[in-house]
Amino acid sequence: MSTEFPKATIVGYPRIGRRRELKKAVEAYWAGRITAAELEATARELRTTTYGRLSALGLDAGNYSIPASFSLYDQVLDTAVTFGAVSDRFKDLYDAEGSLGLDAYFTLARGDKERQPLEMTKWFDTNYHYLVPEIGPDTALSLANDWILRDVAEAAEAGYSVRPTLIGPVTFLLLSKAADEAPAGFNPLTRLEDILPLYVELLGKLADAGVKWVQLEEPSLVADQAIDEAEVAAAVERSYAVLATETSKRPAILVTTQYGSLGSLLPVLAGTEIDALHIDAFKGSVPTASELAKLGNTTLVAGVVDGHNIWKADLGVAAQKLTELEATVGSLAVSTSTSLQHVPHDVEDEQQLDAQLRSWLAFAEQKVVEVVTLSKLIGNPGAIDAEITSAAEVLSSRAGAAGVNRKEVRDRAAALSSSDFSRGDYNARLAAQDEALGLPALPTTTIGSFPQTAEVRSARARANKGDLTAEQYEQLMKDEIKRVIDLQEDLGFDVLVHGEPERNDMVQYFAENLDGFDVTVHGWVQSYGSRCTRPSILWGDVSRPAPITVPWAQFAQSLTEKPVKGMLTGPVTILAWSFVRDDLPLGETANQVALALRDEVSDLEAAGIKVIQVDEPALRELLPLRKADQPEYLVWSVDSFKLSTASAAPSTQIHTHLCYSEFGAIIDAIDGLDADVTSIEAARSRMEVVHDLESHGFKRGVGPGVYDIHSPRVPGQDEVSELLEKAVQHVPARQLWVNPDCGLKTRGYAETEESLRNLVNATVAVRAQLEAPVS
Ligand SMILES: Nc1nc2c(c(=O)[nH]1)N[C@@H](CNc1ccc(C(=O)N[C@@H](CCC(=O)N[C@@H](CCC(=O)N[C@@H](CCC(=O)O)C(=O)O)C(=O)O)C(=O)O)cc1)CN2
Ligand code: MET
Ligand SMILES: [Zn+2]
Repeated sequence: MSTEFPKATIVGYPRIGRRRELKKAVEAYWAGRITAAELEATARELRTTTYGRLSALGLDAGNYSIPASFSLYDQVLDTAVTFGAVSDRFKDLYDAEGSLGLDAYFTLARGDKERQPLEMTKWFDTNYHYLVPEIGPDTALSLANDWILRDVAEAAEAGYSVRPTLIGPVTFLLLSKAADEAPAGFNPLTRLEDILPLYVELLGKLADAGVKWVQLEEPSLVADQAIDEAEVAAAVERSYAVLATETSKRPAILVTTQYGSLGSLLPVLAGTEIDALHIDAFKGSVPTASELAKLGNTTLVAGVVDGHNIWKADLGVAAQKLTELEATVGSLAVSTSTSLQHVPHDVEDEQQLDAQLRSWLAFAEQKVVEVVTLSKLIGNPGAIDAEITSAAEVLSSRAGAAGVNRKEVRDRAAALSSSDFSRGDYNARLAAQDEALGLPALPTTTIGSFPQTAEVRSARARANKGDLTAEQYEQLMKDEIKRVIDLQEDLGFDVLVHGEPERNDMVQYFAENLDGFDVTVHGWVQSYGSRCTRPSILWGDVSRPAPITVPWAQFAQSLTEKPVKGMLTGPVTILAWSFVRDDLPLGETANQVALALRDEVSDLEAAGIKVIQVDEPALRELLPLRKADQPEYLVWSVDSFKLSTASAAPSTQIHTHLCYSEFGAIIDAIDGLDADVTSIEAARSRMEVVHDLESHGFKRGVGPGVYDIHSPRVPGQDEVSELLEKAVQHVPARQLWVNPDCGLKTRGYAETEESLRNLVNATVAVRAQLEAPVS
């Protein structure tokens, strides 16, 4: 293939829309408020607006610089429906023409009355979540959805030559899981020979449609896998031998490898006949000449602009990397390290931010400009000297700014000793807590949030606008807390929560109340499907100016005799779900946050709170993708959690909560958190996690979730009982807690009440079985 790759590109762009137009449209469609045609029209409008914007920012609209990276829900799901990769339980979703259409697509994502949706899990080391395709040995693969062709045609009509994107075959199969109908131990990668012909067929169709470049994403190649690396290398060689060498009618192929370094797979990919290879040259290392030796005519697309954080690029460092690479490779282009889906649209939308802070930031639009600027350097050394100088000035303004380095915060962290991280003997704590709390067997609780109703959100929106006084807002939140406490009393829960109505988001809320952070107004980033967050900006040294959660917790506790859990977000999660400073080791920032939380724990105890939950759902998220880097991370992350909780009295029960599966890999670390009770997601994977707990010999309290809260589906009492009975077989009943998978904030009250009633009733039934004499 001789089509030249453009000098500047990006891996992908936010899809949700500058004002979350996509979120609003899909949610309206699900609620029956708009038609499929109206949804399609909004989506089309978003796609073409994006192409127009990217071309205005300097990406070449006529030359495949612009990726067609849109998705209605998730890019992995898009690839799954493209190839008809759906397991037996979804087979009926095919229409008469053998296609998977819009409603089939959303059923896979959200489930329906009879069945659970696809499992959702984290996307590499980000706060994005993808749907896990289910593949069995006999899953009939076919081209079952042609949205990719439609998008290309639609763009061409609007005057844009865009580059369609798909998950590449190796990553697609590595991200998939074995379907229910598959025999034990089945590995989806064994279906490689069956899926490659479909990629070939689709490449042919794209070529027929006049497409000159296609993007195949292979980020799994930067992460260590459970299977042997030689096996992955063989799959890569085979795939790209078929797609690049043996396929005559095809567009030129760009393979992207975002989120880290390819390591030993770099020469493998470089040795194939793909036309362009993207590497993450921001987080990953800059490859050496010998690693790139086999590249030949393949263009190296250097992802030197960070796609995952929001600091303005150090153009000098990026330029240096490009200069090194230019000396080594025949053909070079500039890109972001990852898709820009992880950052908000535009810094200019945040005029309320302090001007100095704003001057340090680059969101998606600014990053596109950085890429375009850096691409001018190729073949023209010195072309961007002025830009490099002003980028350096930005960095030095950050380094010297007030609040970035605060002596009292640094001194407190420096004075810590090992005793500050330890709570002492677990068994002694257990006895003290049993006495203090007097809970029944299989205690029931929830994870913290209750449905965030339209009323609650609108009250917050009105308070922010000044249409409600602080007192009026507080009263509305208290009314909601009372309703949540009464509901839990009525349902018969043992350990209650206040429901978190006062929190817009479990991280943003703390960021708003701690020094060292700022928050955005329009900085929405997709987390999964239609759900978004506004990651906070952690730019300075962190401290707590005043107690944060104490008055709410105290109020909730005053309404009931049952224990109410104090509810905090842990240091690792606060970091993971914020845009973190890049000028201090993460572990040090984590300890600053931990110390602020530690003071909050003490204040909650002093206010009479006996159970305190410190959520760490993102503990797994920041786990480095390479095994060699994991031990160091696990030390500082676990330490920061312990620092935040270790001052608690032995009789205070510390809970933690984690979601999003794959616990096996970090179960030692979860144990190392030394929380008295840990709740984890388990329902969507039907209690698979109890095997990990059993083989590990987990000794502390644990609540594997029995209710999948990520779908509107109500679990029946029998279903909950079955999950509980399974749990009891693998984990001593003495240790077990009963709870949903995660917080209920995304659910409605009707389904929540019914589900929680089933949960409590199932628990009562299983308790009775436990107590019944063995006959
Ligand atoms: N940060 C973070 N990451 C996380 C999670 C999480 O909870 N937080 N959970 C996991 C799953 N991810 C999730 C991410 C988002 C949401 C979620 O519910 N997001 C909400 C927004 C939450 C929020 O910030 N709400 C604000 C703003 C709400 C809003 O949209 N207000 C309207 C106005 C409303 C009105 O006038 O009535 C507006 O701004 O347009 C508030 O309550 O104050 C959504 O997308 O709908 C859930 C799970 C993993 N990662
Ligand atoms: C994503 S983990 C959520 C934990 C939080 N306490 C909640 O219930 O919403
Ligand atoms: Zn959770």
